Amino acid sequence: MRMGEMWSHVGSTMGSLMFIYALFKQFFPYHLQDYIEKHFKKLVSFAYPYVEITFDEFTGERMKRSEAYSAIETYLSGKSSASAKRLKADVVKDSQSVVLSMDFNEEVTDEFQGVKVWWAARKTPHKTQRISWFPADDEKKFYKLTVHKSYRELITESYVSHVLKKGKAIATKNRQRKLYSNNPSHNWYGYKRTKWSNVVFEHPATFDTLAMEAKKKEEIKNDLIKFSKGKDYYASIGKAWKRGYLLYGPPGTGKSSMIVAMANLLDYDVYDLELTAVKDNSELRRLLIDTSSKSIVVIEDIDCSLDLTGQREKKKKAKDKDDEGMDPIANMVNEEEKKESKVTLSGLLNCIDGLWSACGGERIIVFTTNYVEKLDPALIRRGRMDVHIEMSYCCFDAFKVLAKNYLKIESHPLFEEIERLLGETKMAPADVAENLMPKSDYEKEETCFERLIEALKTTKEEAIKKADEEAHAKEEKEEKEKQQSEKDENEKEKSADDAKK
Ligand SMILES: Nc1ncnc2c1ncn2[C@@H]1O[C@H](COP(=O)(O)OP(=O)(O)OP(=O)(O)O)[C@@H](O)[C@H]1O
Ligand SMILES: [Mg+2]
Repeated sequence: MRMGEMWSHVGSTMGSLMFIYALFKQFFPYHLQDYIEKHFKKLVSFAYPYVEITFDEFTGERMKRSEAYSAIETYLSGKSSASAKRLKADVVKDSQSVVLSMDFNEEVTDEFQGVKVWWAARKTPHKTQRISWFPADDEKKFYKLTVHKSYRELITESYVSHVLKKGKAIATKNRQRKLYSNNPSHNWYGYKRTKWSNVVFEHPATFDTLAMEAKKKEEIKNDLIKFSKGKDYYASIGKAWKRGYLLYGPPGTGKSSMIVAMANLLDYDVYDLELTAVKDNSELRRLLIDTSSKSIVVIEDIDCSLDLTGQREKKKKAKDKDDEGMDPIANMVNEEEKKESKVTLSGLLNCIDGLWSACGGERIIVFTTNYVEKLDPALIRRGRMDVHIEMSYCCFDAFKVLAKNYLKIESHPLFEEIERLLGETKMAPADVAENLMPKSDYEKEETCFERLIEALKTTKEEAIKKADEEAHAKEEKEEKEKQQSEKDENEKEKSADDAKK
């Protein structure tokens, strides 16, 4: 029998003795009860000179999974694979590596500054009998740490924080990053403690593959890295450790790709927040609180999400009018629909500034939009959206990145013409990339460049044609307005003359 197991048995025997003592306490003479209890406890603590600390899996009123439990689990996985006999296996990171952790009722020993400690994984049997795929609600899992009472201070003050820190560091290295979504259609399994559903986040876009002006790209990268290392700095200036980015620009200019590149650079999770699927402001708050640190919360096409709220209001008013005279059952259903409140701009702002700031650190929030001018200035003021990044049409710098990515080519005689054409016309990187992509295994890079040149020329011609048409339409409109005002003037004069007569 191992040391930990032995002491664990001794511990439980002592526990039973205390229980028996409590039962028989009433039979002792009243004036002796305190005296006996004091000495009995002394005896127990002399016979069992150890302290036990437990770490439950779920804590708090909201029964959140305890970060300490997860960190201990990860920390012990390294220790236990060498000594525990029964291990649980879990596959992480692209199914390439297996992480082993100790199974329940197993024990491992650890040493810290020459002091020996014992860890045991335990689970309480659940009281209710039921058949389910999911863990029973009353099943309690916990880790128990046992250490000699003379090292109590060292363990509570230094060892536990050492374990948590190490565990978190290992978890960050091993973890499979996730893409979370609040879209109800993705919540395919009913049992949930949170409204987010997740899938594994694997996307190859990085800052290296992102086509944009080299200087701007470097600035953004540096800003992100500075943020991720800025824990102490943010604490010293009294600001919540979060940063807002607004990405704006026409479709296909790489806004979504930039978010992926950010997540890949910092090794963060991504929370794709679909505002139109959020019922109301309090649900939005709950969702944001449920995000973990080291994450990017993304609200794509923010202008549409907020517009939609406006649209809904208008629709609702129209509906209210139509409802008059409807049958009672249809009216009841309708009343239910009307009760649904929606996310409002002020609710969103409150979440970003208020509670959002308070719930932990190391979070980035990104808004994207195609129409920055449509956004309410309150939403994008500095402090909320700290960095505004314009994703623009493809420039020559961006083209060179795409040529290198798609064709592995850094220079070519056709580059000069492409540079000139890119300067004269507007084409999104997505379209440039599509033209550069070889259509078969045998297609030469020259053909791809020629296709791009053709596409650029066509776009340029179309743009000129469109501009001509617009100018023509404007002239026609002005001419019509002029004719109309002349006609009005003549008619006025005529009626004045008639009146004189
Ligand atoms: N700057 C870029 N660098 C590299 N690839 C790009 C870039 N912009 C677009 N692409 C390519 O075009 C595709 C579409 O780009 P992306 O989804 O990032 O555009 P977007 O700006 O988010 O567009 P939208 O406004 O329509 O959401 C990407 O999958 C990517 O392959
Ligand atoms: Mg996008």
